[in-house]
Amino acid sequence: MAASTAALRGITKQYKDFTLGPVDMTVPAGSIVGLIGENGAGKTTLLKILCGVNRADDGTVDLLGGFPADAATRAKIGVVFEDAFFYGSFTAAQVARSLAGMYGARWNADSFSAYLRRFGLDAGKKLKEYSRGMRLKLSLAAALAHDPELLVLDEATAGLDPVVRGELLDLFLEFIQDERHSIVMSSHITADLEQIADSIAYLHNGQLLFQENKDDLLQEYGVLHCGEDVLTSLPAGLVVFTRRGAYGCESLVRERRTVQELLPEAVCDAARLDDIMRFYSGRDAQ
Ligand SMILES: Nc1ncnc2c1ncn2[C@@H]1O[C@H](COP(=O)(O)OP(=O)(O)OP(=O)(O)O)[C@@H](O)[C@H]1O
Repeated sequence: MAASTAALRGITKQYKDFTLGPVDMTVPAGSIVGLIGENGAGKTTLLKILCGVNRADDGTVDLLGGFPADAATRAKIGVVFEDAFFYGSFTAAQVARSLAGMYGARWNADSFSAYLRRFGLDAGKKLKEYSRGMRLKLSLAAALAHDPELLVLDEATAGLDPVVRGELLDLFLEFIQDERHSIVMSSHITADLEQIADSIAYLHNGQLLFQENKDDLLQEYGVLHCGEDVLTSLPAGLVVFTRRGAYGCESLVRERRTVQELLPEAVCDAARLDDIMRFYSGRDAQ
């Protein structure tokens, strides 16, 4: 088992109308953890606690062997949050100068310029004239140019066109090629996570329902289509939730292969991450 670059244990946070946790989550070295969850599930809150922007009420965060509150530890991570951005009157060149002052020896001006070129960004243009996609790309260039060991990305590919998104996913895979680098990223674009994540953590109403190896997860869950009479013959623990319609039932099941063996006549497709979220949300809305 690879050493972890970040480990959260028993993290809780209470807001007026929202309770997070307790959450345990790990980011193994050299891996990508995809964080999924419905709107308001607590993903941003959890990621901000992980990198020291917010404080947990309880629990511990081991970040690269240190604490998120240490400036030296924070200098080893790169973050992209939707609501954090640079002054609109700045150009990328001015951003580079201010980040160089902040990161000192860790800042790599050549690397930043190379990312600007790779992303097709004009260093002399004012940021208020950037599109949303351009702003995200600049945030990523800034997050990458001090060679962080851990990238924390909150919806960093939202609003990007499919070509650019594909390029960024390639970049993320390049980034984790050596065991020193890892990524934890939240996304509503679950297909991106199916493509590149090693494990998936599912935050649902502030609770972590699971963190599992992605391939195992996609093998484990299935969407079963059958009639009510057939469904009742299955052992109870295998069915997570069933939607009933005029033409039969659609159920999210665990142990897909077992279900298929028990019901050879029924259709049991592999579940996608979207299916898993759709059924868990349906179950709780009941
Ligand atoms: N500073 C705050 N004060 C009070 N409540 C907050 C604060 N920040 C977040 N919340 C609440 O915490 C809950 C979780 O919000 P959070 O932004 O973490 O969710 P999320 O999973 O990132 O959602 P989304 O997918 O919509 O971005 C929400 O109910 C939100 O209103």
